Amino acid sequence: MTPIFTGSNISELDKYTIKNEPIDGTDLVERAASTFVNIFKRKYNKQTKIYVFAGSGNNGADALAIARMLLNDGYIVESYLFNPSNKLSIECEEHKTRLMHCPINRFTMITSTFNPPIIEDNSIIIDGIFGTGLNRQVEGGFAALIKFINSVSATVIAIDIPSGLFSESNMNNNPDTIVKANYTYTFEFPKLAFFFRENEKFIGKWKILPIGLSEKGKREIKTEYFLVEDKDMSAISTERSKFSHKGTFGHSLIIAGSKGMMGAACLSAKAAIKTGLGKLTLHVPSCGYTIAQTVVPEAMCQVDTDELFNTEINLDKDYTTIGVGPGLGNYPEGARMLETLFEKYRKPMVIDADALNIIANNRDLLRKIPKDSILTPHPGELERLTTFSTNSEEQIIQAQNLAYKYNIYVILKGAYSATCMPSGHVTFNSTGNPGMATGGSGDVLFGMLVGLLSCGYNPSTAAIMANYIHGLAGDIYVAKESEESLSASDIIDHIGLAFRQLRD
Ligand SMILES: NC(=O)C1=CN([C@@H]2O[C@H](COP(=O)(O)OP(=O)(O)OC[C@H]3O[C@@H](n4cnc5c(N)ncnc54)[C@H](OP(=O)(O)O)[C@@H]3O)[C@@H](O)[C@H]2O)[C@@H](O)CC1
Ligand SMILES: Nc1ncnc2c1ncn2[C@@H]1O[C@H](COP(=O)(O)OP(=O)(O)O)[C@@H](O)[C@H]1O
Ligand SMILES: [K+]
Repeated sequence: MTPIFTGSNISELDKYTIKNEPIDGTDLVERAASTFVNIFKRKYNKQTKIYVFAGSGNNGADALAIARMLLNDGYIVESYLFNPSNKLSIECEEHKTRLMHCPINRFTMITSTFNPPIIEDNSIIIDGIFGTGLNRQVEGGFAALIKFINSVSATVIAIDIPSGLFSESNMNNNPDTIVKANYTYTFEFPKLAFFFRENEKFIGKWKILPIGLSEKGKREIKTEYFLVEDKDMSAISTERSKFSHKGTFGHSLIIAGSKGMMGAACLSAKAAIKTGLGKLTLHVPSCGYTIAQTVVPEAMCQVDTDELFNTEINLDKDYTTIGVGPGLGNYPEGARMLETLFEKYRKPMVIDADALNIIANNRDLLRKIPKDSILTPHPGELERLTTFSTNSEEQIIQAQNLAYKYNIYVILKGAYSATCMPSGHVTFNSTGNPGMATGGSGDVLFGMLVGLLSCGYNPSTAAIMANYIHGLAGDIYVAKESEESLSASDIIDHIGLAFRQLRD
């Protein structure tokens, strides 16, 4: 998994690389800049007018090196170095000198007043004012510069991170003093701030540019945060033995549905079956019997004595795992049913949707959840389980605390669903698309988690894989059709291709 390091981790790794590899700081900047320029040249032609804004640290050094390389390649580049305190990093000083040696360098160093150029709408701004070395909020002349950049209509490309955005905590930021980039080309690792929805307007679309920082250094520096990518899947997904039989992949129970919400039960059951489980029993209120038997003929049906809601726990078998929640509704007997379930069944289970709301109204139940169970709240459900927060960074901390305190896995669902583990680690999922913001897609994820636990994956692997395959199924569908037309059933229909893509 790709580690997500903090700003201070990155500067540690920078120093480690320079100390332990045959490369100095100036050449590391050269390498970073040329990686950026290679990508840039593929996208923009030489007629594009480019404005480079550089600061006094190594983000500025990158910017000046990029300006020089683009000039040498025949682009029209105007560069501004902002140096109000007359102090440049060694690398920035060196790359300033190299740029000034270009025959037509169009370079200006600003130490006090800045008269902004007129920037045409179809030009490009390269933002290299501050990177991971930002150490305080931006004020004064730099704030005015950032406001100027944000006021023009040109395309803005941030080097490493938009200037003014901290690599991690941004809770007290002034949004007016952060560059709003269209694209961010970030070196070696994504920054934690990229995974917070509030920051999308600053970061735009982002891409990782590998610059060969020390692999040994990366292993030695500890982080709690990781990004899950394609390459991680082959290591954790296992092949089925030739001699498998349906018992090999478990017999699991899903307790879901109520009058008017049988769709949630059916979607989750279908997703569990498509994810490889051996046998499934679906427990539904009696009004749902015909629906369940018709829509999901592969599942056995256990019928509650209540017509409208699920009120009973019937452990007639030693189920491999149990999933509870989709479409349960909110009803008085719900809490009692969950309490009985948690008392009678002590293996890891999957808890979603209305089961989470019932727990939120009866918080004593949290302590009773079997160890290593997986909870799948979206931000609204998390808020009910914890406290109100609209800040996504704070929400991740809340999910982490919940996971740690109750020894459970908490998947905070969203664009980069975050799996918070009892150990404190958090993995962000990289697949999926905005088409998945549609009713029922959470029920599909829930079913996939039941399916993978049933197949014998441990909860940590099941959580990582279910999110990845769920998003990948959505992406495969969108590659053929469109985000707008994606429905939860389309995700189910593409689980098969997603598994195949993992193995290709
Ligand atoms: N390891 C890697 O991945 C590699 C990283 N590389 C690049 O290095 C970048 C990090 O460089 P960096 O550490 O020199 O810091 P950077 O972001 O340029 O800023 C520091 C300067 O800003 C100043 N300053 C800070 N906050 C301020 C404020 N609010 N308002 C005003 N001033 C403020 C601070 O001044 P001071 O605090 O001393 O007053 C200092 O002068 C990284 O993002 C990437 O682009 C690549 O080149 C190669 C490999
Ligand atoms: N913009 C997005 N990008 C990627 N995945 C998304 C996006 N929006 C939603 N999803 C995924 O879709 C699912 C939605 O779950 P949930 O909010 O519980 O929906 P529902 O309650 O309608 O079933 C989650 O797995 C989430 O990660
Ligand atoms: K920047």
